[in-house]
Amino acid sequence: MSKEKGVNVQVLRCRPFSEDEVFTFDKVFGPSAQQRDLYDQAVVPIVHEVWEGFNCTIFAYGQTGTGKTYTMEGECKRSKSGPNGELPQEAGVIPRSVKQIFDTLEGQNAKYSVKKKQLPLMEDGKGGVLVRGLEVEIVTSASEIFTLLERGSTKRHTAETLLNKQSSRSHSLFSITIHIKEATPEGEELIKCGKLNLVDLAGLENISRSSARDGRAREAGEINKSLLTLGRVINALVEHLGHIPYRDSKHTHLLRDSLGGRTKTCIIAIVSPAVF
Ligand SMILES: Nc1ncnc2c1ncn2[C@@H]1O[C@H](COP(=O)(O)OP(=O)(O)OP(=O)(O)O)[C@@H](O)[C@H]1O
Repeated sequence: MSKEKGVNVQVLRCRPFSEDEVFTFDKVFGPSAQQRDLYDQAVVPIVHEVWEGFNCTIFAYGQTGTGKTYTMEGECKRSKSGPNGELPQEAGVIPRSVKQIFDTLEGQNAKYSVKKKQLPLMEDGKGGVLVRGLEVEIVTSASEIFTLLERGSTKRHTAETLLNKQSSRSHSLFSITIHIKEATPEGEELIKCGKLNLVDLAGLENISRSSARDGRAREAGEINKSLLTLGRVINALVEHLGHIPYRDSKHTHLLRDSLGGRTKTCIIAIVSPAVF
């Protein structure tokens, strides 16, 4: 990945929309790809960058029901981890990154503090944004994070759509900050700070095809608008435009934090034939 200023976008798990459109992806994972394949090939290098003190963001983007929450969270809450603390096969990007981070910290016998927060960000249907239960907690083990994660997920607003019985109707941001104390060869103390933002976006929805009505249709419209703005911000960053339209979004702060400056960004675009 480039260490240049600006955004570095990788797109995974995707395919062209029509025969005459061509998209370029860094990696493509087919339907038989396992959670571990995606994690090892696409996410492990990003977590290494966090370790080097970079801010890194991973977005799961795609239509409703295509597998964003499955990719980010997986089914680890329902299946037990193995006897040596290894994660179940179905565990997604979030539990795997938490494990990778704590395994490294424990392996290094390092002095560390980890802050974690999970924020469900909802469109309120009237043009505003609700941030539910904004809190930051200091954690000292992976299992503490898993408990918090479970609490956060149960608070997330879901509704049934035509394509997903339990559709997430809010964006969810899981953010983990690591402060590492290091000593220079001269004996000076150095604090390195890296941050990993893992974002499970609410699903895009074709309202006419999904037959959403009233409040649900308004909510879907707001979600689509919010994702469109995110797309514009990413395009502006990729094309190195002078003006990045962060302010067009109600999530200005979130977008600046997860895309701005020297943040390295990976987009997992998930597309399922079922939505065509
Ligand atoms: N690769 C996969 N293997 C097995 N099951 C999957 C896979 N991807 C998704 N699923 C299942 O498909 C259903 C929908 O997935 P999920 O809830 O992750 O979609 P989503 O993109 O987050 O949808 P929304 O935007 O509506 O929240 C879930 O029951 C999930 O367990």
